[in-house]
Amino acid sequence: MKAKKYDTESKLSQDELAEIKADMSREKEGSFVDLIWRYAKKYWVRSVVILVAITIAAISVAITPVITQELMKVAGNIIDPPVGPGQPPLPPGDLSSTTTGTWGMTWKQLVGLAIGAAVVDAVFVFISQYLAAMLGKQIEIDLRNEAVEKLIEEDMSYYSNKKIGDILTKVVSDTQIVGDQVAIVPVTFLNAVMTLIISLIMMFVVEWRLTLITIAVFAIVALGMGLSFAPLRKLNMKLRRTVTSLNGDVIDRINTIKLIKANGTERYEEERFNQLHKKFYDQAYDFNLAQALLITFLFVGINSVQVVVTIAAGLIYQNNTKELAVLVPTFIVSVQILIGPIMSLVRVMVGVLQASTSSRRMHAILTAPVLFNNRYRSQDGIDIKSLYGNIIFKDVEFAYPEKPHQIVFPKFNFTFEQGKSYAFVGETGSGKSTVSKLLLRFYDPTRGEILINNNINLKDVNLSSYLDHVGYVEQEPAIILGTVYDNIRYAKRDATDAQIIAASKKAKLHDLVMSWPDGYNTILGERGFMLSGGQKQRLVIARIFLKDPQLLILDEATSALDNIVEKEIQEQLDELMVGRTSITIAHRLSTIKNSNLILVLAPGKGVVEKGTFNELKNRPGLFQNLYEAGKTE
Ligand SMILES: Nc1ncnc2c1ncn2[C@@H]1O[C@H](COP(=O)(O)OP(=O)(O)OP(=O)(O)O)[C@@H](O)[C@H]1O
Repeated sequence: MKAKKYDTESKLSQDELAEIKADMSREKEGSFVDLIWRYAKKYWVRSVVILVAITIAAISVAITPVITQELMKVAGNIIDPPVGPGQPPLPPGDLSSTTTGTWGMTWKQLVGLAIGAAVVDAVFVFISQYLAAMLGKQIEIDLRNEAVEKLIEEDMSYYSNKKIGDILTKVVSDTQIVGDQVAIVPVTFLNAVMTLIISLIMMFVVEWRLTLITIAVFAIVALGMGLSFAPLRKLNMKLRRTVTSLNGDVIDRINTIKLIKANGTERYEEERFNQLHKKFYDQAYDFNLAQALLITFLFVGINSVQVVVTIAAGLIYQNNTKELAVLVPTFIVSVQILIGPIMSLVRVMVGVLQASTSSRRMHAILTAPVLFNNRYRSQDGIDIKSLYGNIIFKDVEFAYPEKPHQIVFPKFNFTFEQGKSYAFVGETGSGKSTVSKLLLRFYDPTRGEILINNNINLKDVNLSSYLDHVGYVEQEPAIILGTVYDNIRYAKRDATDAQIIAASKKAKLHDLVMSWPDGYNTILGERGFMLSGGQKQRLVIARIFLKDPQLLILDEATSALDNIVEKEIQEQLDELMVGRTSITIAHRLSTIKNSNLILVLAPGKGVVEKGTFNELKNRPGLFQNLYEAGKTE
């Protein structure tokens, strides 16, 4: 009942079900085994060394029962020395140092051999574990780098329907799970399988009937493990989704902390979060219960082998007690050696359960389709050394890929002449900001083309080289975690401190920065908490002065500021605009009085009026309505 109150549980379950179904249907894609194979090929030298180390370690473990059997034979010969027919009894005395078994080795030599095998095992286990752990970390780093690269290259529409927390969980936590398991699973699996095979071969040599009985019991256990894999994986997937959703929720709430503080909803959030955790607890309960039941079944199954083997040996060798006395201990040692690898296989199964969910989620990120080629890397993109000539919108039509049926701009032809100032106005949702998104190539036109330098299609340029000449000021300026220097330098990575200070002076930011104890080395918060709206805007303007772009896009740059600050900032923006092509997206008409041309947009209709401020103000129409409404504000 409580879940309904917070409207989280029912909705999340629906989403989860859909996602789990999608995950199950992509079962073959991006599986953990594919991932291991991909990286084993990439790091093949290390992989081969690990494989060899595992093999040697497995052989040295598996020969232990054979050595034990030989030791038992030698012990038997010491206690009851064999005497050939018609030979005199052996003279009295200690025979233990000279008596040998089938291999011609004394018990001391055999003990030495067993110790040697244990040492070799220890050395090669260490080598394989160490190398595999380091390889796991390397793969984790590779995966994370690949994911971040991919996420940065993704087009904007990728982010419109995703929670940042989800992405973060995948990039940080799923890569870590994959990295950890990639180090553990193959090594443990190979080690266990090799030990199993070699031990079984040795056991066959010792007593094939008892070995077959042992295999039969283990086969039943393995069948149980195999059958439980799919349901366990499903439970694990649910659990991961809930963890992701929880992370997403925390990040979302931290991001909107001001909203919580302003509404006094701290208790509500606490309760809501408890409720979300209850769901997590329930799912963790289901998963852990299933896992504990499975492990109990395995323990019982594996331990029953010793009893079964002892009874079977008693029945087979009821008439040969000496052979029985040698065989049973040897076999129990063998069975005990087998228990280790089998328990390891259980751990492998749990590891694969977790890693297969995570690797598929990573695969989904790494293979997500990118809508367009931004030519950041490719050499074929046209390098833009300078922006010259006009910017032409030729038959541009646009609908967001997320909402392909909602046309924001019907066919639109327009030429932005070099060095002139333009402004877009219109009611909310008319598509003003969309113009800037097209010019920044966040999106490509659905139809038509945007031409720069007179006739170069924006799609064909190396985007990075084009953006070097574009300055963008938005309503909510982006401040990165770092010093004032770092923040301003973001616009021009090779700028000197002196250039940054000069730009800061032009933006009237310098005096403020110098009033702080650490000056330009002051760390600005992740989201610029230390700065007021006007100060943030000045910092962005300093960036633009530093960048000295040829095209300036001002997207409601001053609409969040009060009139006095707006006037000051506007003066700096006006100074910036001199000699550059500028496109201003404005709510307040006072900021665009001096524009060479104003374009008025209407929702779904595109440009409906054009003219200078004075022309439009005096002409009946949308602009005049906006102007009149503005006067009465
Ligand atoms: N990422 C997106 N995916 C789908 N539709 C979008 C997206 N961004 C904006 N839209 C839609 O496109 C239309 C134009 O949006 P845009 O932000 O360009 O309007 P605007 O004129 O700048 O509005 P405002 O003055 O309120 O900022 C709106 O109907 C909006 O809902």
